[in-house]
Amino acid sequence: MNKLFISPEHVLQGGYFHATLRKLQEPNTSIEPHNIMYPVFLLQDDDAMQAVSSMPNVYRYGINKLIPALTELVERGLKSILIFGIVETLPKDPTGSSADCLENPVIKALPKLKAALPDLLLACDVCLCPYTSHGHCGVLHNGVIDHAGSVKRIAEVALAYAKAGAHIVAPSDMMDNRIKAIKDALFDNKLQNQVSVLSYSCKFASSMYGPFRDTMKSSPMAGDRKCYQLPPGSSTLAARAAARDVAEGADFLMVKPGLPYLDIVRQTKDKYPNHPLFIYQVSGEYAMISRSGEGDDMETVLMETLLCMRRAGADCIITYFAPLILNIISMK
Ligand SMILES: NCC(=O)CCC(=O)O
Ligand SMILES: [Zn+2]
Ligand SMILES: [Zn+2]
Repeated sequence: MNKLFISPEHVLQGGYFHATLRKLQEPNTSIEPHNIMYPVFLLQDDDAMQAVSSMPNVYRYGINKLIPALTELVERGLKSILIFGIVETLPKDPTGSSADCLENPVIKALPKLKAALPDLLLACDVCLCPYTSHGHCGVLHNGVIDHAGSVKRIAEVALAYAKAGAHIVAPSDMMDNRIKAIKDALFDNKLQNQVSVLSYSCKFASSMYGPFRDTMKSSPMAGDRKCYQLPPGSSTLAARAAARDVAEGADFLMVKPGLPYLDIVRQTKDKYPNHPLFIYQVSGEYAMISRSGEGDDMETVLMETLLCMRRAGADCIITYFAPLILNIISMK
């Protein structure tokens, strides 16, 4: 008997010497198309297509350019998108009227997307910040957020997207009570069984949204979002925010940003194992990973980050890398 042989259950390496065994040792971490959601930026001008300078390989599209681009991705397996509307000529005003007016690009595009790509799951980001003159996510009263007024507006916008054909409305503002207000509006309009609510439940006031705000032209004119988005060090508020949104009736929860917040992913999944959990790999993460190397090296880094997000408990990853990921997983 070898004296160094302490105890059989602590001999690990006999359990992962083969690639197939290693796969079995990574439960619930596979990356399949339904684990990926692709954020898309939608312009008012139907025929426009603009590169996003701060995000390589990311474009803003008018609907006539978006549909062909998505058709090709759906053929390669894409299952879901998250739509962000961008206004250029529609006015920005204090209440974000352009968020749900008839000419809003999202409202106009939803029926066309549904007709062209009937199997694609359509989620819409719901927020006022791309549409308000002050750039805040709600409406203001004397320069500070008016919660009741904000929730009312956000529920109106969510209902407008639901009526236009969204499968999922995803409020990203972080105001207390907006999930309940949206669910009530869906019930009142008999849409409760056709539209689900993905809450940006644990959204932090992160410094990693910079490229996105350039893309959307949605930075606050004055002040910041620290009164509604969570302080980055606060796991306690994240726990309460998830509890709030579960109590208000959210169908799905989210942690955002992604990689630096995997402890929040794990705490949320452990507490709410019955709610599918999304994670948002944000624009700053996209920029960092894009610069992490060339070709295969970068792809290896990317796939490891996704694997770790799944290991931490994320069910679906919202990522600007979706087209590349579909390529990578189809080769495996
Ligand atoms: N409500 C959506 C975002 O704020 C996205 C941020 C990012 O990708 O940096
Ligand atoms: Zn916002
Ligand atoms: Zn946002």
